[in-house]
Amino acid sequence: MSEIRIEHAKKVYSGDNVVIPDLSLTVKDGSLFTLLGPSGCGKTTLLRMIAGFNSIEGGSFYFGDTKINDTDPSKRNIGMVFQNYAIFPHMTVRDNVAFGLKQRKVPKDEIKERTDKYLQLMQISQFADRKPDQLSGGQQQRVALARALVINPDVLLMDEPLSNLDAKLRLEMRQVIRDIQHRVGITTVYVTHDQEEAMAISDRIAVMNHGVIQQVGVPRELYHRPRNEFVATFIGKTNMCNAKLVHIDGVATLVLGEVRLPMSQLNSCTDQDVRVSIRPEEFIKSGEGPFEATVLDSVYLGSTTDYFMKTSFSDRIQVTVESTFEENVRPGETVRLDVNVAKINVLSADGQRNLMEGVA
Ligand SMILES: Nc1ncnc2c1ncn2[C@@H]1O[C@H](COP(=O)(O)OP(=O)(O)OP(=O)(O)O)[C@@H](O)[C@H]1O
Repeated sequence: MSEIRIEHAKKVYSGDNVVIPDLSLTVKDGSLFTLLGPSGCGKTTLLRMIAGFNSIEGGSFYFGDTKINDTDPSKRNIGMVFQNYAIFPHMTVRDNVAFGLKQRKVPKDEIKERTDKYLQLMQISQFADRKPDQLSGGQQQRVALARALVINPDVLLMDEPLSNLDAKLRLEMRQVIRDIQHRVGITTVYVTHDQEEAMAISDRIAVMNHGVIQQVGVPRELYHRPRNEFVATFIGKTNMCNAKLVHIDGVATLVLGEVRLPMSQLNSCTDQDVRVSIRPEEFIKSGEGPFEATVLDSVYLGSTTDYFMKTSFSDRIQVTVESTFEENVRPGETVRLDVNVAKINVLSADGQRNLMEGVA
């Protein structure tokens, strides 16, 4: 059992710099859990606390039922992969992968068998006798992963493992990591500041800001029902606008500029000022649509085109539509827009709470 449980973790650097005030989370056995957040929010700090490289100023860390706060890092049975590979340059690929097994004084035959298995699993058998400087970045990261997994760790910790790779290799390697994690079924904590990478790779994601978890959920949940404005804007792109929620004939209605959108699912909410989050792809160009919008600019991205438009409720919104062979609207033109009301998120005026939470 290698579920990771963290209860009320606290991290303080140099006396009074509280980086993590009070953080709790559970990583389910065999799942890939990502810590996602902007630079400096405390992701690496938390990962190092799990690994035992950082002191813990408060709270409890468990692997299964075992409290590990005071367990030496070398006794936590952890595999680690960092962004800078951290493989030994003077050793061959095979010796790098076998390193942890030799240290643990595993019998020679078994070292060969287990090393071969992971060289094969990571598809690097053909490089076994090469030194790391004869490998590409992606291949080096495969070696690092094989070396981390060959010791049969209870937990795998990965800190921005793809950030040194070029864009194409990053996409390839995130699939490799996902596949291998599934196959080996190892409980994994993955750190990244790249929201797209987090969405592609994770079973569950914790979005962090200033050492505080803003929301934990499956990728789809975070995208469609962000808990607050920070999550709505950090995950994917969105248009944030001010609006009012009022009841008209008993039906909760969103007043967005001059347009009124009935939202009966919010009937139980009081009348109030609100913040509204609408993803760019939830606007639909439609002659019948209630919103009038003036095109300011457009960016062609191949399969989709981003339009920037001025409306009565915002000076600049982004609208993403499927590209057509010929550009169908140009800057200066006026169009009508509809919106997919079911996908709108209505937040409290301070952006701290999603009024739609619990609404299907
Ligand atoms: N050893 C240290 N001593 C003092 N402060 C530190 C130390 N390590 C990190 N910090 C501070 O703690 C905060 C969190 O840092 P951390 O590296 O955990 O963030 P992060 O979310 O992993 O960021 P990044 O994505 O840039 O790596 C930052 O403000 C950082 O300056």
